[in-house]
Amino acid sequence: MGNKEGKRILTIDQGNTSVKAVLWENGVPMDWLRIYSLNIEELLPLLSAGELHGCAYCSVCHTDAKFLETLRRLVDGRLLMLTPNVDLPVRVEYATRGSLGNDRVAAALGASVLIPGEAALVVDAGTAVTIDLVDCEGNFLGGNIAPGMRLRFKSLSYETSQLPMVDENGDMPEFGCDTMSAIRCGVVGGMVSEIADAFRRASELYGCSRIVITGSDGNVLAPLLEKRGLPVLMDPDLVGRGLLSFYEYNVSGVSARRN
Ligand SMILES: Nc1ncnc2c1ncn2[C@@H]1O[C@H](COP(=O)(O)OP(=O)(O)O)[C@@H](O)[C@H]1O
Ligand SMILES: CC(C)(COP(=O)(O)O)[C@@H](O)C(=O)NCCC(=O)O
Ligand SMILES: [K+]
Repeated sequence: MGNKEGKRILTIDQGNTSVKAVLWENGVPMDWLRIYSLNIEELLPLLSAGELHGCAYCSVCHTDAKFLETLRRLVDGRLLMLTPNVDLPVRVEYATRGSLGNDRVAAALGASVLIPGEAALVVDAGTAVTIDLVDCEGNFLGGNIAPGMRLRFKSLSYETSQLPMVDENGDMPEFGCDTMSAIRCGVVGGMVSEIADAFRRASELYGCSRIVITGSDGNVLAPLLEKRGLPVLMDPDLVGRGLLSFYEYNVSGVSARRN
């Protein structure tokens, strides 16, 4: 099946909180699901949309071998897993490639597809927030890991006697005026400042020209970063986009490789 004839590829990104599955057709996201456990039944809406060319998968948690075997059969063996040993079209500069989250690699690849030729600061605001450097050739240069938004709210409430569990929904003044807004602004405003400062340094040191942001909390952070005048590109499917590019690279390449 050629790309122009409607080639459908499923990408699955298994994070610590949720699984993001995207159905791509000719490089365009046609449908998606966010689910909290990975099984074939939950994926049926995407699996039953028509014949799949294949699937690309990455995970930062335990992987269910039985699930993967079933999925592999469904796509006639064309299941590619992004692991530390695969071929990539970019370099990964990290001293411990074996322990690097493959979602970070996929997000970096996604950014290099989204804004080719531009160095970027790639932010994935999920359970943890990762802030990574990608150079203008798409190479992964490293980055930082910090607690994600919910983790911050949770830790304040769990580790203190007086602080309630708060979330991002509500007033967001520059400085808090009651307990709820003080926590909300401390957590969310703190994350915005963290990313803004990392971007300032990444621009000075690595010529990064854009913040590419993804993850479930990306939609909260992106407008606030924009409000500070920063060049932000929000892509909820960034990791999937990277997985798709990894799939195309390996399957269309001369030395197609399966895992
Ligand atoms: N039902 C939910 N349970 C947990 N977190 C949620 C939920 N809905 C939204 N979130 C937000 O999603 C974030 C986790 O993002 P997600 O993209 O699912 O992470 P991961 O990629 O680590 O699985 C949390 O910080 C939280 O703010
Ligand atoms: C940093 C992460 C926990 C982020 O995962 P997520 O929040 O998306 O579930 C994950 O990329 C991971 O487990 N990384 C391993 C350590 C590393 O990247 O160096
Ligand atoms: K993340």
